[in-house]
Amino acid sequence: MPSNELAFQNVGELRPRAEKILPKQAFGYYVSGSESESTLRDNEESFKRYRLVPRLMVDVSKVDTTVKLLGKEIAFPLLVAPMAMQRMAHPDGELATSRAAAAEGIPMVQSTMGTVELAEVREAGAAGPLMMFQLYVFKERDFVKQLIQHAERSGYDAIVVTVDAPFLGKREADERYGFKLPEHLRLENLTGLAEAARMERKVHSEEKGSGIALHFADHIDSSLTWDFLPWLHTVTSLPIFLKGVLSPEDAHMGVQAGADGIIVSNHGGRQLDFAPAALDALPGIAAAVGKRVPVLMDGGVRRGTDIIKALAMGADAVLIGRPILWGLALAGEEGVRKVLETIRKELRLSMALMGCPSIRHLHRSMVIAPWDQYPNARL
Ligand SMILES: Cc1cc2nc3c(=O)[nH]c(=O)nc-3n(C[C@H](O)[C@H](O)[C@H](O)COP(=O)(O)O)c2cc1C
Ligand SMILES: CCCCCCC(=O)C(=O)O
Repeated sequence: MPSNELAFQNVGELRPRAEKILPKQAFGYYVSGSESESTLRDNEESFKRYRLVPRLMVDVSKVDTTVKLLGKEIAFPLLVAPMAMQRMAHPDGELATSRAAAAEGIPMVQSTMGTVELAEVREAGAAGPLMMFQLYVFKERDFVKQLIQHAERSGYDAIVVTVDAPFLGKREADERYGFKLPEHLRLENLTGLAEAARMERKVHSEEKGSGIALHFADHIDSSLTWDFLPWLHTVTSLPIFLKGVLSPEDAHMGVQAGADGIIVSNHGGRQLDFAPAALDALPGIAAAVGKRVPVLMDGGVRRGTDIIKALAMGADAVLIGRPILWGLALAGEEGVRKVLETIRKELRLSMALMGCPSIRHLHRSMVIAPWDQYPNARL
């Protein structure tokens, strides 16, 4: 019999339950978007604008949800998105998330701003198919180089460079509650370096407003241009994904500059308010990339049908963010596992109802966008 924390029908039920148990600073940081939160809302709403057209009389007695990413088989086309400071949600933090992702056979992307050291997170997920390290680029290039090489030596399979955050978006909940990292927690990947003490002071500081926005403004390199990618390839042999792409032009330029993968994302509505929903930006970007490298997307994925829509519209896989934190807050590793299992089961059933025995059967013609005509209108 599942405990109460694990008794839920869909992941949309979890947010209000997490709100009841998390301190308001932590919940506010996790849940919020930037400014008017228009993009945040649009991410989830965008999925509701598209309709699915099933195909019939196909043998779906067996449904295979697996896909390959970077040559590795993953149980279904979902990755855990990089999310900072997970030990505010649960004492096991990133370790629990890593174990859960591995147990469910999907990749996790570990944030630079983790509250568990990156090698420990990799180790906890050793049984999983693959893990990626998300990179924030600090002004101190030697530090960046050390971080990447440490991630590579620790067994990460790819680097995900976040390119949509030269500064942190204006998150009003963090300003309102004066967000600080709780005293007992550390940004564990940043300790042991000369700069770390100064950064730690900022995220724990008594200054008014959001400590993390101050930290960003001081330390993140806001001068990055496309020549960063060739430099990155000189310090690592790992594939490099670019996260935060929203225009076909940038996707094309990124691939030209050496990106091995593109992640269509508006950072969960936390950066530029009024940026488009990632799902709406996806088809144009997939067309511009033209299968040269994998295209992933995130923002608002909450259901198995959301994965179907994104894949039919050009994604190779999708990432999920906040529901992981709600599952983590409610029941640690088991909570994250239940979130992933719930979505995998929804995906499997919806694929069967769509007449798709495997992921490669999903096709653009099975999704109707608001501007498309219904299929019979073409007859
Ligand atoms: C609490 C929180 C922390 C995040 N931290 C990072 C981070 O450290 N690096 C990063 O690239 N993206 C970060 N993101 C963005 C996520 O990787 C992802 O793009 C977004 O959450 C996906 O949207 P969703 O939450 O609607 O699924 C964070 C998002 C949240 C909600
Ligand atoms: C000093 C810690 C900053 C963490 C920022 C993480 C992030 O990307 C987010 O959206 O929040």
